[in-house]
Amino acid sequence: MARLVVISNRVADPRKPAAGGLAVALGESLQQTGGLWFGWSGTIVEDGPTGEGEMHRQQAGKVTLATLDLSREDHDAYYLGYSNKVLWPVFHNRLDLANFDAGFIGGYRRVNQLFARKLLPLLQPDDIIWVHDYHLIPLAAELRAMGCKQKIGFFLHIPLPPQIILAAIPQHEWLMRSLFAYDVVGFQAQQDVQHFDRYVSNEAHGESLGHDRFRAWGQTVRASAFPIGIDVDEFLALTHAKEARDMHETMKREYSQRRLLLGIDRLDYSKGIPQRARAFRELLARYPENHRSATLIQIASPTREDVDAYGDIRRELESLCGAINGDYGELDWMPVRYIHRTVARKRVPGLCRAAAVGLVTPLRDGMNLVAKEYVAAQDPADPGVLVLSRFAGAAEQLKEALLVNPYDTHGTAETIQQALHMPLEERRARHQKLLARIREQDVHWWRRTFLEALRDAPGVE
Ligand SMILES: O=P(O)(O)OC[C@H]1O[C@H](O[C@H]2O[C@H](CO)[C@@H](O)[C@H](O)[C@H]2O)[C@H](O)[C@@H](O)[C@@H]1O
Ligand SMILES: O=c1ccn([C@@H]2O[C@H](COP(=O)(O)OP(=O)(O)O)[C@@H](O)[C@H]2O)c(=O)[nH]1
Repeated sequence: MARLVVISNRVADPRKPAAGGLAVALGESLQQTGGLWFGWSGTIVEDGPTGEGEMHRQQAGKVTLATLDLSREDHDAYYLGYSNKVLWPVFHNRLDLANFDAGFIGGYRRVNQLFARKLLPLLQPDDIIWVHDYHLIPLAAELRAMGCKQKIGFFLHIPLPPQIILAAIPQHEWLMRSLFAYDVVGFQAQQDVQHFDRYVSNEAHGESLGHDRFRAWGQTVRASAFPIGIDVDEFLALTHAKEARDMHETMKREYSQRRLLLGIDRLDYSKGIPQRARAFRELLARYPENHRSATLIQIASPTREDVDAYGDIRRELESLCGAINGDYGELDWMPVRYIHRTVARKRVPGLCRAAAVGLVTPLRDGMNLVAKEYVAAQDPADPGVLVLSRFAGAAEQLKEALLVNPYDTHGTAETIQQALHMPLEERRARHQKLLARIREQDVHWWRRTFLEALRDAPGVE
């Protein structure tokens, strides 16, 4: 069988826990198949030359990890700059937070060329290559320019915005054209495919050929939705492991008189955490019966702290949580428990199981794996209720969650109240359907269907 070569900015030892959906999902996929995982080492070399980078190799079970250091200049322009100050905000519909500094694109191209140059000698003729996410959009074009003939697939973990928003990026045409160097392009949701379709016809003057095939700039690519899933069995095993059971017991004891609401996110402006806190404050204001009872535990895992917008969101959230606790807190009850730390993955299931309501309310999100993990962790006999933003990719699949518009504070507060009062029968019925869908389209299904599509692709001459 052909070897799988995965390339992503973030690489993690698949045998160890990782925060961030991409690292978790790729680790789980590669552990099944074995193969090569190539990407950034996470190390920044302060005074190293640009466009170089020492390579590290490590064997992690069946997976070979090959990672590159980045110079400070490359890291700042490619990762902090173009990836996280241009592509991330624009792809999440936040033009107001984008910084189109002309200096970033050079670093982005340089690192993509560096990745291609360093990867090429590691490739074998019948490898199947799978590139991940917005950091590496032009990688296939760079590899093709160096003579790479293997099949190359691309998966975008974040949403593709509508054509009119995408067009704000000065290099949008170059980026979209780069996607046509792949054999298969995967998106999280049907809506992303629709946005791709509209861009191809209206902006690139290309056409849809049917059966998810698109033609533009003289090239043809398959673009389909492959919603990413979780490893349900692995997550259930974690849920029933000692750490999770201990965690669940501790939480139940500590909060025996309370109803727990839970949010677990990276502290990212796309996750809608301040909006969620405002909805919770509205719940307390409108329904005083929740005083001394409803408690919001918000885990906000630190992320991309060198990007200004992330410092701003932290200050906003901390002042909001302080105000809610100041206004509503009692000596024996604090309404918000805000934790600015990453919670170890093995503790996530126990936390989820103890919460009567899971709050997953991003303003925009590619998928959101926490939504799926919350459902998987529930006790089927007495499950909690998932309140899910209609703007998360997961909402296309998880129709039996209570869907909300996170910008609508009042509506979200009313939905949380509904969740807190949902009868057991309805909770069970919704949970059963949600769990069945999460099982059906799990992380193995995601990997299998994407790689089948890639193997079936015609390939380059
Ligand atoms: O690598 P970081 O900059 O620390 O960020 C962590 C990851 O965030 C994003 O995750 C996305 O992928 C998830 C799995 O498909 C998806 O559920 C979620 O909606 C996305 O936001 C990012 O896309 C990854 O590249 C980062 O590694
Ligand atoms: O403190 C934390 C925060 C998040 N996660 C995990 O990180 C992943 C987050 O993935 P998601 O798709 O929800 O969002 P992303 O952070 O990738 O945008 C999930 O598996 C979470 O359980 C974790 O283990 N500890």
